[in-house]
Amino acid sequence: MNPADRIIELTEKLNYYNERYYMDSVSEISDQEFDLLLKELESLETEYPDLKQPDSPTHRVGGGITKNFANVAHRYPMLSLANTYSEQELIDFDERVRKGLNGESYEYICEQKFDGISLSMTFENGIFVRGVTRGDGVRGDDITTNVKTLRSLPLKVNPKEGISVPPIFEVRGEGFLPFASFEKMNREAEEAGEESYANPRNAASGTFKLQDSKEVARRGLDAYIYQFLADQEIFATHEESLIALKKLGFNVSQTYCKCATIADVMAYIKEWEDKRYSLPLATDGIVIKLNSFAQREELGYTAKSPRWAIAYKYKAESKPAILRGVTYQVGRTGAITPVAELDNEKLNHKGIHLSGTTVKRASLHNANEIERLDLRIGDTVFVEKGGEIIPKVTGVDLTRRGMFDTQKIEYPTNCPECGAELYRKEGEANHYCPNEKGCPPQIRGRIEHFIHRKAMNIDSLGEGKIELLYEKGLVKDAADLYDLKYEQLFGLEKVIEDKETGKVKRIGFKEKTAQNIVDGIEKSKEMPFKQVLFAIGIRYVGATVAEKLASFFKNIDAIKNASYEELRTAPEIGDKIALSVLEYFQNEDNRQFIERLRTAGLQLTAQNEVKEIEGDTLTGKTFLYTGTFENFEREALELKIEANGGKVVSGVSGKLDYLIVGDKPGSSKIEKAKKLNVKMISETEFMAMLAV
Ligand SMILES: NC(=O)c1ccc[n+]([C@@H]2O[C@H](COP(=O)([O-])OP(=O)(O)OC[C@H]3O[C@@H](n4cnc5c(N)ncnc54)[C@H](O)[C@@H]3O)[C@@H](O)[C@H]2O)c1
Ligand SMILES: [Zn+2]
Repeated sequence: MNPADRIIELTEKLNYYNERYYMDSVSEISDQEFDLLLKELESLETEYPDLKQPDSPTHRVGGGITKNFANVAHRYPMLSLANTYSEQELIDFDERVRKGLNGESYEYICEQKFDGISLSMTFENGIFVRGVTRGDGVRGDDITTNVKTLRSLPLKVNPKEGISVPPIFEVRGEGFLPFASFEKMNREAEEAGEESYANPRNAASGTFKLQDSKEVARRGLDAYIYQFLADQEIFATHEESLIALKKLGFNVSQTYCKCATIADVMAYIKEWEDKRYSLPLATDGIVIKLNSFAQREELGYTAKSPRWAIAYKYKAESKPAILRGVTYQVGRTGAITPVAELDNEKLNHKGIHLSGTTVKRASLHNANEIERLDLRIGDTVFVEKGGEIIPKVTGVDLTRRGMFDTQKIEYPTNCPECGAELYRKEGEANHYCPNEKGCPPQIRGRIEHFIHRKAMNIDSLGEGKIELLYEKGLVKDAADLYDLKYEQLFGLEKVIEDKETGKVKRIGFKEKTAQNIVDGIEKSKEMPFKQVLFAIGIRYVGATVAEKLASFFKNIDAIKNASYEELRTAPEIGDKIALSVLEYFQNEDNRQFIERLRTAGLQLTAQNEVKEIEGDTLTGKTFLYTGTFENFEREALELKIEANGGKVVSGVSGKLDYLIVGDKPGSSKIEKAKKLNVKMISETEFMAMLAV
């Protein structure tokens, strides 16, 4: 792949993972993999500065603000930290500090890198007034009521032992969910048939952003404070400020350590490599900060992080385990995922201990991966867990093959859930079960997708509840949800026996649960068309594509009746998506499904959302743009065109009226426009058209 394409690909991918991580509290890849991709993008951008995308994640703090809370500007920007997994880069960091300080002596404070979310807490006249998330670094979500539930946070600070507190000050720290609370919360979620979080960080992030602060209080969040900020200079060093914060009643972790040299820093890192698992919360590294505030000022900041600090992240921990067997999971699309069943050498079903948690299973992705690893049942394998995410099998310890009986893995030819014969699509690594209409996990998976936050957002339902409804024969597809009655739900019960421990668990719908489900389903009828379109689960129509289709075609019938060519005229709709949409609506069952949703009262027409009409100077004209613009982000440019009556199309064709050419335009679009005699205009010319 050429550098230009790779840069675009990396930018898109990283922005996507950032959104999932910060907005949805979900890690789709491990932190280490994320950091590796980010490093790759950074070095490509250094080599080819012209190719850098305007929305590049390399120079921005990764978060964002939600629509669920008021957002407020930070008094002092909230930055990220530079990070590294390598000792050499720590030595390089120390070199830069030494050079930057021109021979002055200096020292570091090392702290644990707590794995939660950053919080800013403002006090006025000693009273806690505001708690805000980091957001995009400039503005964050005002989550004051949720932050108030932290029991260790003093809501009123009294001056103590000669520490004068200024009238306005801010403390910063990491909000987190201790392991114990995390496990309790996931246990409860499981019992209630709700989805559990993959790791404590994601759980903390999701919890701090709940609307219901009673529920927040119940979950047992906590925070460690590690920074004091005010307009006045009160402390000379970080150490002094930590001591004072503690005296003032803040929860300051006592695991920090002052280090005179980078060798001492290394020793601290080594010391905590294993010891950190004995802490009551998840950590993912060590933060190294210059101690003197005056020296910090000398070194300053980049756009994204201070130059006086760095985070050292521990590499994913790897350990051996025995492969007991392989099971096969069937997903919503019918894709089969082989899963390694792992255990310790005693094969006592207790699994292995890895990064502070018990591991019994790991994804093997697909048949090719099993072949690539040359896996056999009974093998000793290496298991790795990065950023507390789903573990993976990285290799086989061939020196130990034969210590246990090993057995070849026979990849199944039939679906483990419904028995249908599996097939493989050309060019795809996965096997699929073709039995869309009759294979239980596929049916349940589609309903789970339907209720997703970005789809119909029915959060009173979850995996376990759907399973129960399906097993009782109450729902066979998502449209059935709209026929559910309170009387059918109340008292439903299911007994689950844990195969390993023999323990029996009961999932049951009491009054409140049943009512919440009915209310949640009713409320979902208000969800906008774009979300309904995403919810119905057409292949390749993700949330963004659904939004594009909805705003272009305006209603479901227009999409249903659109030809391949018409679909392709919608912005950013390519061949694969167009074919998939066509195929979906050719299927009579799907058409009936849509009719049932219509009868239930779902929104199948786009309301004229935020798009305001500014004028009609562009009416009847089609536009396409290429490159970057001074006055508009892509999205804003599209809105501007549409707000003035114009239409944005997806590709250069003879029918295109104007190609707006920005900075660093794509050469293929320009070539094609020249060939077809399409008028090319600059940003200024475009603005002039609006002014007419
Ligand atoms: N897995 C994914 O999909 C995914 C997606 C986006 C980001 N990430 C991860 O998140 C990282 C970026 O997140 P980030 O910008 O929050 O950076 P970061 O988490 O690497 O470091 C900065 C943060 O560390 C926290 N922190 C914890 N202990 C601290 C201490 N003692 N002192 C100071 N700060 C402390 C603060 O909240 C601070 O904002 C990426 O490098 C990646 O590892 C992962
Ligand atoms: Zn099946």
